[in-house]
Amino acid sequence: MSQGSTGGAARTQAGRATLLTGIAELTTVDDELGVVPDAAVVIQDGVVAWVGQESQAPACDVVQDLGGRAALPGWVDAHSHLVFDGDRSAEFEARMAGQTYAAGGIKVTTGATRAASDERLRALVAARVADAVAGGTTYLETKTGYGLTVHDEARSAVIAAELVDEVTFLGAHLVPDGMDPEEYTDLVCTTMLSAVAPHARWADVFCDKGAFTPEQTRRVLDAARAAGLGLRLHGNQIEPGAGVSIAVEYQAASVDHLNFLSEQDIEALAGSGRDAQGAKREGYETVAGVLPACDLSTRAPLAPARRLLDAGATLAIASNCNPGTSYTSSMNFCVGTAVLQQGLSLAEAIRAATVGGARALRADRESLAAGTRPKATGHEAPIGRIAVGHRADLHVLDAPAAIHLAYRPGMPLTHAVWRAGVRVASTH
Ligand SMILES: N=CN[C@@H](CCC(=O)O)C(=O)O
Ligand SMILES: [Zn+2]
Repeated sequence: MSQGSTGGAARTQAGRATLLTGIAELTTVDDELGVVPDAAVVIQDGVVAWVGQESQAPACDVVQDLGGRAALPGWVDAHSHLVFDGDRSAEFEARMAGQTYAAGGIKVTTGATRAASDERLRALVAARVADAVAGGTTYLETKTGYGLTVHDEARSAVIAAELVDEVTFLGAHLVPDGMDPEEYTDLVCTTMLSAVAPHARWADVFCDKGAFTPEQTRRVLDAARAAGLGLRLHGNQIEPGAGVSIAVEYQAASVDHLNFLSEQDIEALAGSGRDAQGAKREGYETVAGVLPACDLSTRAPLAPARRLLDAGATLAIASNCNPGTSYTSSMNFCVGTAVLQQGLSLAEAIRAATVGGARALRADRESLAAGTRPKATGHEAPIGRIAVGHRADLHVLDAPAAIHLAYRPGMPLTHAVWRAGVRVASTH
């Protein structure tokens, strides 16, 4: 395990360097660096400039002692729906009394969201983003999908683009009441897509029972791809179906939920993005997105994360924060659940919630190198690891080791958060 690198650069470049010391255990999620005991990190100009053992750290202008705590990359939450108003706790309570989840609940949120002023919606989203950051999330995707008119989808995208890192157009979330499904799909593919695309990087479709059919899903994906958006899907949440196979066929960056998978679905995900010899082309695969909090909140069978990993799929863990199926942005909870309930090791769960999420957004170093990121600017530092040249996104725990995430579930373990080199959340 090689631990130090480019230490000399830390004092000589433009911005002031900050040295973080007192890291009892540093989980880098970098294959070469691994887990570093008694570690230090140098941050400069928003990126990691040095990482290694504290005894070998370079001198820096500013030093901050983390007091023997564990640190890891900030969470990369690649699936959320934060642009909404309204409450669906009664629906949740009915579900806990035995009702099953159905896509139709989305329309309750759509009504409340349309009725909210821009200012109110912006304030609601800002508060939700602040909650996520306070829980260790440093990179966040969110979707439209509770507007479902051209005007309300566009304003959802504009508000999201002001407040989160990645915006996904989800006009194809539910066919609104009173509309013909084919006519609505046409609207999503034409006027609505044109209005939203300037504010979004991705398009998504809820391909499942009660939402969009495989044929409608393909139409939306074709139109979104032609508009230059990257593709992602909701699939196999409510029943077995074509979501996964369509996602792989379209080389979507991810397909999320995955509660009802066939062996062929698992093989398709594991085989996605491979060359003719079967070698994985990092950054080209369809990432399998699992949403542990959603599975619990809908009492769905937990997505088979263990089987997906064993088969060779690339895994992401995300919060799916939304008012219907998963009203939490706590990635600490999702990671703890994946360990306690889904058979992942801590290292596997952390990887899925950091670099796995980054891969699902094509924002990790392999995806950037492969050039598979839609609307890439060419100036973005990779995310998801603590390694030289990566964006300085760090999550410091009030614990000496990251296993406390599963060992002490539900405890307030996030101590401090750095996002792009700036300390954005702290309990002290
Ligand atoms: N399944 C589709 N969309 C959301 C839930 C939408 C809702 O019920 O409000 C999800 O990812 O779970
Ligand atoms: Zn979702």
